[in-house]
Amino acid sequence: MTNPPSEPPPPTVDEPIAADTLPVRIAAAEAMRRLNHAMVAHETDPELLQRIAREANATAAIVEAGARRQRPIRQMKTQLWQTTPEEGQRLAHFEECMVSGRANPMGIAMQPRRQGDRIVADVNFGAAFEGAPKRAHGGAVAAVMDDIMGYVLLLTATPAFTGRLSISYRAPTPVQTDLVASAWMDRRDGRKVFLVGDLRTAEGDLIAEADALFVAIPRERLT
Ligand SMILES: CCCCCCCCCCCC(=O)SCCNC(=O)CCNC(=O)[C@H](O)C(C)(C)COP(=O)(O)OP(=O)(O)OC[C@H]1O[C@@H](n2cnc3c(N)ncnc32)[C@H](O)[C@@H]1OP(=O)(O)O
Repeated sequence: MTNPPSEPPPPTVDEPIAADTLPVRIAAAEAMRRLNHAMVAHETDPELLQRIAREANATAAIVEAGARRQRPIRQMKTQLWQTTPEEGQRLAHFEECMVSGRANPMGIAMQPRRQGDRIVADVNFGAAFEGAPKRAHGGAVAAVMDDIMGYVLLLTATPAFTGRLSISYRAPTPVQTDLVASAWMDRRDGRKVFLVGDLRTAEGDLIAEADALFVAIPRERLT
């Protein structure tokens, strides 16, 4: 008796989201983020919650039957570091990023752009990101600062991993409020890249400060 032929591995797609698919992926992710925050922030009939569970599970089963997608690492190793972002350009290291990806259905969806030597991002923590009462979760704030610092690396085409990240929480981070995060390079010492940043209200009041050490890596280490 011979073994049955093994199943071929599912096809994987190692590419950024195709341009013609991106708008619909973003629209679907936006709708799901809206629903997530709405469920946390509003009373909901049990019947409606049951319907949400039923329909979400049925939809998930259809999506899970599709070809597997893989992070677009090939693109991260190449194109991401080839061009310096232009002034004001909306940036995305990959659209599924949990902090700044527009196509991540459970992300923060921060919107970073270049402003001179800095990266500046509009951030609004939805209701589902609440930690202490009426305050965004401190870990969510740290994620925003980590991610925005990652964009500063694009300005010098320096792939690097976070080695150390320190946050000083100076004031409560309000949820459902427009905020502004910024980050820039402080100095560099060989592979060690020291970055700083802050999170402020739209009026400019300080909420949190961040400083970090990123350690530069060769692109081949992005796997
Ligand atoms: C690319 C994004 C794509 C694009 C995608 C962007 C995503 C968003 C951006 C967020 C970025 C992340 O969250 S990155 C994910 C979170 N971070 C990680 O997973 C990193 C895990 N840690 C590691 O992989 C490693 O420990 C590294 C890469 C940090 C360092 O390892 P290494 O390459 O072997 O380097 P090593 O020789 O140890 O260290 C080099 C120098 O840095 C110092 N150093 C190393 N680590 C530390 C540390 N934690 N605290 C202090 N100093 C440190 C050493 O003392 C040494 O100094 P000296 O002796 O030379 O003086």
